[in-house]
Amino acid sequence: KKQSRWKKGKTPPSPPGLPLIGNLHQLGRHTHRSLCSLSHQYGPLMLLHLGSVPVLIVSSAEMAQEILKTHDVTFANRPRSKLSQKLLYNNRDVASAPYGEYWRQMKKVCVVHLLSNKMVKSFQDVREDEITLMMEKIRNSSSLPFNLSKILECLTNDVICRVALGRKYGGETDFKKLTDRLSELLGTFTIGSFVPWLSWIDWIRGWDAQLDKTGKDLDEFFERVVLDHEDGNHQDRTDLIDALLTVKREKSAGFDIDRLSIKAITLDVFVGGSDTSFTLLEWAMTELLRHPESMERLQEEVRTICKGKSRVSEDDTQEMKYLRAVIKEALRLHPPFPMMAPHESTEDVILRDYHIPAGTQVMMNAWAIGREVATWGPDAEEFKPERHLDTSVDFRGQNFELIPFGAGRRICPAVSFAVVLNEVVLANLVHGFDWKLPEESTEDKTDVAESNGFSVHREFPLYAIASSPTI
Ligand code: HEM
Repeated sequence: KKQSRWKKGKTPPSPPGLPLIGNLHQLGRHTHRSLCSLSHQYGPLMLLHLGSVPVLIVSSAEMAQEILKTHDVTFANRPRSKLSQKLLYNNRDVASAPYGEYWRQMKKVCVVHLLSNKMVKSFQDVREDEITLMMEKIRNSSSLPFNLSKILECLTNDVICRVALGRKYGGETDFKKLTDRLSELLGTFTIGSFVPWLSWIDWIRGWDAQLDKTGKDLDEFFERVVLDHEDGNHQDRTDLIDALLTVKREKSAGFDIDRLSIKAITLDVFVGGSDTSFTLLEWAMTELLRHPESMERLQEEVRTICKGKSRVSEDDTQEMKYLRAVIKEALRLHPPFPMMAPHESTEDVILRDYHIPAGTQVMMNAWAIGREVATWGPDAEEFKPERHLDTSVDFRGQNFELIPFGAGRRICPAVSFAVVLNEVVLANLVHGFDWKLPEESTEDKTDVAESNGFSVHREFPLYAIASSPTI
């Protein structure tokens, strides 16, 4: 029945596949890279068969605009998966909720009550505290090589915990291990998602059991945190759970937001929030260390604007054009979610003469789009923040050549939240220290190995040496 839906018209080009698994074997370890290579041969709109699931792969800014702007409503749905059903309270969160009234209301809660500019500003002291702690840890490294990735991961995790839950849940609890388990599950390839009759393989591998256990542990944890908030057993400041409980009590969202929705939305903040910011900072520092001329230029800007100050404030960063360009360039070359999040169409549509039936999954390759020679020029693969200085191209969903946060209805609701944090952390790192790679560093000068999984960070932690500035 599914196949016949595709027979109504012309279909996009497809690489030849194998019986049963279709094109699954062509995905490779780094899906975004394999799909980018295939798109050079088959074009910016390809149809792949991942097992029995037809998936449309988008690899150009022009096609992304068709999907996320011209046909935004048609492609605003999310495909259902066992994982989101079991871990995200049967899709009651925002990120995996099907397009419709429930999603609209929950997204509004996010945008208006949780991640508004006012809320982002209200967490300024949390960011400042955690940056102070981070700088202290780096100072204690006494100009010896240290694991910068770990420090950045700890910082973003602590900020997200304090913002969302009101306190830190770091080494002293099992919560960090729990969120690590969650990230691992999100990045696990499961055969049953693509070849349903082979689902038993996932079951034998213990994946289903892990899903059940992680879902149960997360629920128990969030239940305790929500109860603590209801009992008033936490700090005075308003965190995201407080804000959600207020929305529930005052019915200010215009609908009844229940306890499961509160827990689901909080889980989204962890899935969307901690890994992504850590990944972006890790890549930005990696590129700056590999490009000393960019590091120097950034240091000069930050140190000139903050002359005589011991640290960089969020107000100071407003004037830092090169800092903004460095963040954009890091997001262009290393979008934390290179394949974004899958979309799904809800009705038949014609895209470039091709007939795309309702229910088609779409994956957008933000990584490939950020490296398109047609838009970024022959030096598209190179880290050059300067390219952003004289253009208005931004990542807030208006320019389809730069979509690390997505675009259209499903765009990330936390762009401001993420940008404020990343800018002020990076500015402080380069203001407070001079940086270099350890002598014995085996860092590959041409390319840096990437992890696999849903969010793509460095495969190996970044070790660096920080010393007090010489000027
Ligand atoms: C550098 C940081 C971040 C990046 C690069 C990023 C990227 C993305 C991307 C690519 C999407 C999918 C867009 C689409 O489907 O078209 C998304 C969705 C989402 N993000 Fe983020 N994100 C970041 C930080 C955050 C943070 C800090 C939060 C929460 C505090 C967050 C919450 C969400 C949510 C709830 C969605 C789902 C939106 C929807 O489906 O309507 N993200 N993000």
